Amino acid sequence: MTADPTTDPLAHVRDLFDLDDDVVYLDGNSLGAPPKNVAARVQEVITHQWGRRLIRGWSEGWWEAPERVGDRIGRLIGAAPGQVVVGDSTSVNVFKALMAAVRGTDRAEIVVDAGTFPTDGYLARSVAELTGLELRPADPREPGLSERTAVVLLNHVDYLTGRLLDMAELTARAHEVGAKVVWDLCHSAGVLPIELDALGVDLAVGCTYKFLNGGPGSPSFLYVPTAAQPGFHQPLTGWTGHRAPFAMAPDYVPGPGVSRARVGTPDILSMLALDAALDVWDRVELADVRAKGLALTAHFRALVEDLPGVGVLTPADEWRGHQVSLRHPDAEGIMRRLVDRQVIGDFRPPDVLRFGFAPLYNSFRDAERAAAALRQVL
Ligand SMILES: Cc1ncc(COP(=O)(O)O)c(C=O)c1O
Ligand SMILES: Nc1c(O)cccc1C(=O)C[C@H](N)C(=O)O
Repeated sequence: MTADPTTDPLAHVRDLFDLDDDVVYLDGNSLGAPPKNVAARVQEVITHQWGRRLIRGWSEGWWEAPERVGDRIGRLIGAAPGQVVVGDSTSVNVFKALMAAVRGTDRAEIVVDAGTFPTDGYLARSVAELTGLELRPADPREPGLSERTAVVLLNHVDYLTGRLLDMAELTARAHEVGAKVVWDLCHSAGVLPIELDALGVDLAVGCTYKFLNGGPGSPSFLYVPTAAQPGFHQPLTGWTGHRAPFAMAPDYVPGPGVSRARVGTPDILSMLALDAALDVWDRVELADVRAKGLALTAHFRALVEDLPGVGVLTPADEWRGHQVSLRHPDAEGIMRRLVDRQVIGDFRPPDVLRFGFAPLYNSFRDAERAAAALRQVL
């Protein structure tokens, strides 16, 4: 795909989003923009489902929403039905996944990407402390896995640089030494082609408030493949993961299938806002989304890479997600001035400017307006 908007097969999709035309929003990798249908759906859920049906709502679709919405996300990440459940935060799901992955292991170490988004690193450390395993931060491309490794936690796309890891190769490398792999898909779900089933991935987690546009704090998802489900024993044995939650039995027996990854009462308002947001994906091809993400980021990069004092952190080749990260000693001040000019990206310490490109609603014109503003500010 070129930067010519007339050849952009997704140009019309922007109309499905509630965005101000004078704002260039390049932070959808942190908080996605609202699809227009979400407000009406949430209103309907409050007024008609909650308001009129009251407690009956639970038996009229709410209870099964975590698995039903999970299946919709499964279609975007190469997971057949019955393997994805939505609920809790990504942080909580990282904890559940890692604890389940190391349970009963006779291996010695957990490996984590040394530059990971902090919550993943903090939780990997907690799991190591709770289980007595060692935590070894490593270069994710050369993690040095061995027969000592119980599990490796990797980010598909790095939050800071936008670097994309080779999921096929790294999953195969973990499996060669008998280690498990947990993938964090926060920065790739919904915008990159992902084939969890085909690659035999052990477990995966991800956010829904970024490129999936579920709204602030929308619940996370957790993938547990069918074959691994009977052996998946997660530590947070809440009643909604029980085989018979309404039996109110004194002892915990995990539910069948992926439901055993549930913990407590699902957040229905957020869950159904996410459900509505996912409708957009029924109208687009993931291959077009990926192609546009690459084209948008290439276009922006070409416009800014020679600006004075700027270094580009994001890989120039196709091993990148849908953001361009720039390094500049005054990154924080520059981003503040860009936001004053209605160009919204974000700053990450110590010196990184991040510009996220959401192919569903960002245009090539957005890239040009952002680059022009950056040139002015510099
Ligand atoms: C890679 C990654 N993992 C996890 C999270 C966050 O997890 P939580 O939704 O629990 O705040 C983020 C962003 O906040 C992230 O970028
Ligand atoms: N989860 C966030 C939040 O609750 C507030 C502000 C930002 C975030 C983010 O998602 C940060 C994001 N994961 C990042 O890549 O930096």
